[in-house]
Amino acid sequence: MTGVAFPIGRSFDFTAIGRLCIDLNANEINRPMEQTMTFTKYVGGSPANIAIGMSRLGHRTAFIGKIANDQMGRFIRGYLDKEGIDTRNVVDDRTGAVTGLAFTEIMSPTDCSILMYRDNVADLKLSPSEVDEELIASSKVLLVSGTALAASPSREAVLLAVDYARRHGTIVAFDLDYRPYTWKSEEETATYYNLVAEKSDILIGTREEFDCTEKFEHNPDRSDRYTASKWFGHSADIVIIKHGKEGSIAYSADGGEHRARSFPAKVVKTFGAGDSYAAGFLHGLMSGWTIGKSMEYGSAAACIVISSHSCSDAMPTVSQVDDYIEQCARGEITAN
Ligand SMILES: Nc1ncnc2c1ncn2[C@@H]1O[C@H](COP(=O)(O)OP(=O)(O)OP(=O)(O)O)[C@@H](O)[C@H]1O
Ligand SMILES: O=C(O)C[C@@H](O)[C@H](O)C(=O)CO
Repeated sequence: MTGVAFPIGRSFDFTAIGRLCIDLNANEINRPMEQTMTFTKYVGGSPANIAIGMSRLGHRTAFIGKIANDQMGRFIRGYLDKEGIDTRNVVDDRTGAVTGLAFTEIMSPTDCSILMYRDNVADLKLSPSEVDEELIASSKVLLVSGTALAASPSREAVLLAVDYARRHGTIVAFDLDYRPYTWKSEEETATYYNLVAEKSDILIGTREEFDCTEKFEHNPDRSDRYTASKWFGHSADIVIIKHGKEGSIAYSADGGEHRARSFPAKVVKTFGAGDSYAAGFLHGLMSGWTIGKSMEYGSAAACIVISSHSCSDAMPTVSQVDDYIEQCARGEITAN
């Protein structure tokens, strides 16, 4: 048992709220950005990547967000449509806002960074009146990306979406998704992260991301158990703390502790690991699997994405993840 009671009889399995952006991933890898001349364009933004992952894993998926009213916005909408994601609540901006861009620098498989262009971005202009309560009421899960809390009016739109979810018994999954440059201060981040974390059933983040929620607390050893137990006093059923290549640990409200090791991978770049992990994990949980098996599935899905050039385009299908796990069991995949 996972402890998470997904509602039944809903038209959508999964709805994500947050940013829809563009990734420009370096074609010439293993060199600094200064020497990178060409990039390939993909749909990006952590919640977009997770939604694409969930759709590829067979879930009826929708998105709530705002896109620029230009070629980039239309590229994003077209891609989501092609992936079978419902875009009725993806709103066109009318203020001249632009699409967020993420340029990736791939210095080596372990040294990757992202240069973000996020001034006047459309995704942070989603307003509360544009959030469709009916869509949230007809979804089993609402996935919230923490970055959408960084500024108004998107912040209020997300807080309202979470309230709609709770009103209708929709499971709230909160991916902390902390991007420092989008926030004004650590205090601001902690304040809004805590507001959503208190109302979330499933929390997913890295150790560093959970540190952001503990700005006003004393956890000198950065204890994962301490971090998780705090949220069980609110709404949480499961808290997952990711530790990169070292794997991940999940705590459940029933006192359970679950660990997943990472799988071997021929890593091209590390970003996208967390998004594919989230999709694989939620797929497992929604399929009624144990927390441990779901974490394992997320870990394998992550390896497929970090072994590829893109994030969104590389999100795997069920047969791809199954094959990866089998290949690892046969010892056919080794780490680089
Ligand atoms: N180098 C690696 N080799 C194998 N698996 C990995 C590696 N890095 C990450 N993973 C897998 O992906 C999961 C999530 O990775 P991580 O903890 O880096 O999340 P994240 O920081 O959110 O990722 P992102 O880089 O996308 O922001 C890990 O728990 C692990 O299973
Ligand atoms: O999250 C972003 O805005 C950029 C992503 O699309 C990027 O690919 C990444 O960092 C994935 O975690």
